[in-house]
Amino acid sequence: MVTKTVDLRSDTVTKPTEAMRAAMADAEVDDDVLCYDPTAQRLETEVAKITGKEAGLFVPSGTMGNLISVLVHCEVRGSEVILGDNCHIHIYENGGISTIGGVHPRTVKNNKDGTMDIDLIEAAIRDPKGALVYPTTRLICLENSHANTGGKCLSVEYTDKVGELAKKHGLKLHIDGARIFNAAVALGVPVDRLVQAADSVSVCISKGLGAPVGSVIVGSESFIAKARRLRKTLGGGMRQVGILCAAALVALRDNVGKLESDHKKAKILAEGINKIKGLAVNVASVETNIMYFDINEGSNMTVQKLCKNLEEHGILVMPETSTRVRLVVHHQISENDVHYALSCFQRIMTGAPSENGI
Ligand SMILES: Cc1ncc(COP(=O)(O)O)c(C=O)c1O
Ligand SMILES: C[C@@H](O)[C@H](N)C(=O)O
Repeated sequence: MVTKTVDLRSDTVTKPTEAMRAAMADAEVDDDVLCYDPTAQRLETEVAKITGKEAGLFVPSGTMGNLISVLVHCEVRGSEVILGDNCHIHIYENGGISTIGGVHPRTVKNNKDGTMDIDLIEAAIRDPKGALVYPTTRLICLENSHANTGGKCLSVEYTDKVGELAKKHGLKLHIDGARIFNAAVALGVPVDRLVQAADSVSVCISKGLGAPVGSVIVGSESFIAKARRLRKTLGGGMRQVGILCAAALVALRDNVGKLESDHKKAKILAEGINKIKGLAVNVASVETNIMYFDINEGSNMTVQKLCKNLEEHGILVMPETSTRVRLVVHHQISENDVHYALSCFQRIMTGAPSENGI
């Protein structure tokens, strides 16, 4: 019998807090397509200030935030973007930059730390002399923290170096900052410093910060003006969107301070999983709220069986491959939940109760 649910599938699963619901109910709203929604403007101004950019624009999702950003930077037909072969834009956004935007992707291998080798990025930049036959490189995209490598943080030094490379070649730099606050907290670097080199950032308020919906893209005034028009083209212009922005403002106020604790809980979870026979985690590589564990070769447990058994105990996880599972911690996972989850893992994997006897 399930005694409680511990949802480790993603940090996108959080439910709005009572404070968010109250703010939504009381939100001052107007027509945001006509640029009159005061709560949307407050959120956009707040996120632009935090990230050190001139302006911001609320968008319904991180996917739309990345799509709009790439399409604004690559508005000329025949443009090409350099991005990681294991990044969200390339893997989980249905190839939107190409299917909708006509932008050509040029991937560079993502390293285990989420970076791309800078010399390989430079080698991927098209030679203007080949303009007759080559696409034209116009943009480089980074992702910080990097989800598919386990929430790894790109350092400010690395980001600045990529920014210098972009400037050297007359390119723009976009950061998929779905979890930029997690990276900033883990690195101990203010967000505005971490993204200083970027021309645009897509910041998710609906991931680790726990808002029910939404992202904010930030950049120059002229970039945001073009982004606003493209948002309307894509159907992302919404009317009284202040209802959603009110919750996002509460998330910014209440949850940034909880990210460090999320990271600590993730570490406890990783250390606990790694102690369980048949499972392996690279504990040292867990820097933020995301981790992957593997079922050891030779184990008679399968990912499918493990996920099913976990679900029967109320533990929800995200299968990644036939041997790998992803776990994501968020502010609605308590330390008790972590220990309960570990006891369930222990019982399922070994049949024995955990040390604390659960
Ligand atoms: C790194 C990263 N970028 C972008 C997105 C897209 O965000 P959304 O799910 O709001 O479209 C996600 C997904 O949650 C993500 O993990
Ligand atoms: C699955 C992926 O699209 C989503 N961004 C997540 O991290 O949960």
